[in-house]
Amino acid sequence: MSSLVPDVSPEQLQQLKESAGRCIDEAGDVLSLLSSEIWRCPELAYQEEKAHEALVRFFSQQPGWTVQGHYLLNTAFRATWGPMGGREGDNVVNIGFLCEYDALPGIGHACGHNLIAEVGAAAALGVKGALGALSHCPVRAKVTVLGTPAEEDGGGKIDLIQAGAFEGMDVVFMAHPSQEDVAYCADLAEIDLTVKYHGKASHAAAYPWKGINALDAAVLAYNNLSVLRQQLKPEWRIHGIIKHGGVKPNIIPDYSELFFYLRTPKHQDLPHIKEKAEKCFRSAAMATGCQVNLEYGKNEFYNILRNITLERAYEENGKTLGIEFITNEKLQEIPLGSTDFGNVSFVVPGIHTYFYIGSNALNHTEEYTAAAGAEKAQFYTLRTAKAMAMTALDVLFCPELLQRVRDEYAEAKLKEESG
Ligand SMILES: NCCCC(=O)N[C@@H](CCCN)C(=O)O
Repeated sequence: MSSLVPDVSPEQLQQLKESAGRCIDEAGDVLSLLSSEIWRCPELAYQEEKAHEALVRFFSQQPGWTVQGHYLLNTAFRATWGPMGGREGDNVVNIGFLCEYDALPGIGHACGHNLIAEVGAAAALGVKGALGALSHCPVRAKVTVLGTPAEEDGGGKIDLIQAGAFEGMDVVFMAHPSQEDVAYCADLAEIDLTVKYHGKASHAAAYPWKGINALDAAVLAYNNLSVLRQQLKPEWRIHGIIKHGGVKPNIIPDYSELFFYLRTPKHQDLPHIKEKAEKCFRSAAMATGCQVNLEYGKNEFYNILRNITLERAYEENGKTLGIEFITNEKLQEIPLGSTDFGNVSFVVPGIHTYFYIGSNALNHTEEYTAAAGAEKAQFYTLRTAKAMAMTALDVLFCPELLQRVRDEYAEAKLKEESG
């Protein structure tokens, strides 16, 4: 362990970590109620009004927090505690914990974002509880909880970055429900794409030759992409749905709409997959005589800029709590989708970890929705929060660790951005 700030011994740091764990356990009931309140009322991206209200109420009822509802976004919030401690002129070390709480259409919290909110809130309570019990805290510590909506659709964290919400943060943490415990996973860069074909209606039996078939364009495009996949790099992903394909069999469809996700390991590769996909969509328009409109999502999701220094510290703390991590780099390179945390990782050093919730069900299934709302998930959720809180305390009390985190972040960002 790096050298600690003056007048804090390794034993005292360990006592602080244990204190954080006790604070999290003591708040276990209210945290579970918070999580289940969010889980019971699934709300879609940018529409998480009840979840926002529950989280704002939660922190407003906790002593010492400054809470801002509707923070920069209608369903975002910020809760801060501190800065406290240290000496006049000391730099503030601002630790951020991120909460997600948007659900999926038709299957509710099938990605367990109610548990992401709980982990973030719990870890923040743990750090605040441990520091607040000190007669004097030798570092100027601040804890910031940021409610970041719309991860599943649109990317609320990206909106918040653009609005300056992450300015002044030194390190950020969040954890995502999964099937295993892993400190890092190679989430992909991603962009949404909506494709609209406009044709010409006609009676499909009487005079089909008068029509221009928008459904044919959609089907041709879908098949173009299906064969394109053979020529894509194995980590690249193109997948989607036909959202609209016509209204009646005897009316040649004059409108069809597709919704696709394009994904690459690095956000610098997104232009290349976009170019290939656009050829598939535009050639289908040419083949059928349709007009085509391509509408990209407002935010590109970045891949995650990993911070191995922080990951290792998190793993060391998690192991003391009995967490068994996947550390095989090959398994960590298997993407579990995308996240707007990737964009955050390019503006603030941080980790987006994954944690087991007591079920082998797969995300984005009804079984996972049930698992995310089950009592069994609570033990794993609070254990993850404790590991995050312990790592935050390491960052606060080990200046060398914080410096190594910063140095790795600067080096990785320079390497990534120089291609
Ligand atoms: N890595 C966490 C996975 C969460 C998730 O499913 N995110 C969505 C984001 C889609 C953005 N358009 C995904 O499909 O990866």
